[in-house]
Amino acid sequence: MTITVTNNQNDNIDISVISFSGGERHVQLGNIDSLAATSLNVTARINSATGIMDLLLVVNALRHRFGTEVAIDVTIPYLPYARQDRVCAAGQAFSLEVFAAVLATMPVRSITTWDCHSTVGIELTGAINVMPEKIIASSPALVEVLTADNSVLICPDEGAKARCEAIKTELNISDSVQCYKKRDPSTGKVLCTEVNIDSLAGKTAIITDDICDGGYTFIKIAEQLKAKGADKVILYVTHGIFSKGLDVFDGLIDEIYTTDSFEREATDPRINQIKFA
Ligand SMILES: O=P(O)(O)OC[C@H]1O[C@@H](O)[C@H](O)[C@@H]1O
Repeated sequence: MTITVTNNQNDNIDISVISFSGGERHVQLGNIDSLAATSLNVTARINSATGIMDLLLVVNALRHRFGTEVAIDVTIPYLPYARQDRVCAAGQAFSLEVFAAVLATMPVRSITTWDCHSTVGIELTGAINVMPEKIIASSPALVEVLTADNSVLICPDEGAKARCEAIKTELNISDSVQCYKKRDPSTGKVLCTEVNIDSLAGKTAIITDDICDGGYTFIKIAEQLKAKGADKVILYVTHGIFSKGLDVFDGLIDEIYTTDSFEREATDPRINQIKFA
């Protein structure tokens, strides 16, 4: 988790966070005596429940220091719980509903997120959603790849259809392939993915989606893209969790583009990072 705060003159406000021995989090703002602000920007990269608490504490500390007149705008690049956007089975929580209620307690002017998993996250949180086509358009290298003559956009599943259509329109892409996930109706488990094209010989296939978690979705598609003769397979995901590492893509995905919505310890040569923050 990282939280950064800048004022309207782009000065950074130092933040230190510690845990007390009972498990409570504690936030201390630094260098505040010399800093004035008419507005404040908070960027919170959150990947844990602790990170959520830290954000709440930082906003509270800013309110106590700067008062209620100062507008606070919060960006949460990857919206936690956006994928838990419904009750999937009896006895489960509606996690996104809970998280949205927590966010609503923050006295802030706006919340912005990037390429939210579904519209439910936007509706429940009231966040401004930066659309994926805008993020892609900010990377000249990725635009060049997507708009090359031999490129074909691969839409990984029906859930990604609207996102892919918007990318096609924004970049004026005509060549695309729609894929379909086939699930076991009794368990919901993905059995295979149907890639509806006979040959991709000589093509660069670019899969675009919002999130890569373990990568199973993209591995299954890339296997078929390679089998259909694609010269190169490229993956663009706004949020790269990569929970199984990158070696799972060896021999299948040649290059990856993703944003800085997640912090990465080391830069892997396979990743082209789009600095969007
Ligand atoms: O297959 P992995 O990478 O685990 O999960 C990523 C998929 O799960 C969905 O939420 C995403 O939209 C994407 O289609």
